[in-house]
Amino acid sequence: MSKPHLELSGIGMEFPTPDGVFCALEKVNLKVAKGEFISLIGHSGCGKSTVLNIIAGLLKASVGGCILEGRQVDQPGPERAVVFQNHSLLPWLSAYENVELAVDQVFGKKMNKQERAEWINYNLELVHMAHASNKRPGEISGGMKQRVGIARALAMQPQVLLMDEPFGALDALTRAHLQDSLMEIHQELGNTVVMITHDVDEAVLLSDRIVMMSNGPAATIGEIVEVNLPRPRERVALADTPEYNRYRQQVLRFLYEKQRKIEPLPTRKKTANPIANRRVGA
Ligand SMILES: Nc1ncnc2c1ncn2[C@@H]1O[C@H](COP(=O)(O)OP(=O)(O)OP(=O)(O)O)[C@@H](O)[C@H]1O
Repeated sequence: MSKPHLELSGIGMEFPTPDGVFCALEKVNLKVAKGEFISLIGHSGCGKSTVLNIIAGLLKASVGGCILEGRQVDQPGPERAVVFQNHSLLPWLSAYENVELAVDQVFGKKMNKQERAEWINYNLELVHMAHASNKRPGEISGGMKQRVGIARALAMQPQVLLMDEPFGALDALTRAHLQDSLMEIHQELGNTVVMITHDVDEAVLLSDRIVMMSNGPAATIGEIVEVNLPRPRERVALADTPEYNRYRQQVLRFLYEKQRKIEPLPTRKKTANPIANRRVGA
């Protein structure tokens, strides 16, 4: 890779806790090219959100740091827009107004009224939400809210789109629709994307590279899978191909063999079923 667009170098993260210092991340190194789609995957608690928050400038690494286009990241900024699992839209504003708020913050007086309206509508159109632009969050579905959240992030014209399990709270069908929309947008705009996911199929379908993290404490990047599937990608056609399944297997093997994590459950007291011989309500 020539000069990386985004670079994480030697990142370590320690958190003070009542029991002493907790080392969440150690020696996290990653170079991301412009326009690349990266997925971060790993078991719960391994440090994915910590990595994303450091890139977003919401957390400062204890050691090392993040460089975007040659500049050290030290605070949040519109060039690194974040989409969270929960839409975080303002409930009293319409979809249009939610996007408008971000546009005003980023572009202020640089756009006149008409340019602003065109830009907001363009971004709502990108996520297939132009038809509901006057609806408030309470009047639209979870998937639609997430679409507006993505439009709001894109409207900031970010260099990097950071997504923390953006589709995690959605049902499987809605999730598939949003994944397709995200692929379409990525193809059209060529943004660099760093997305956290727990879904192996989502990672293979969307990514250029899947960055797999080891379990913590002191989590780091364990392995990286380069997904060389041609684009545009079509989920149904791909699902049957040996290449797709090979990538899937590689990720599954890392997660469930190499980084196997078994959470010990507290011992359960065996109690007799109190209504075993009784018809409830009889
Ligand atoms: N502010 C904090 N103080 C102390 N420990 C923290 C803090 N933030 C995160 N941690 C710890 O750092 C580790 C990594 O957390 P992080 O939220 O980044 O994991 P994750 O991989 O995103 O988890 P999940 O997949 O469940 O969202 C966890 O053990 C977590 O408990």
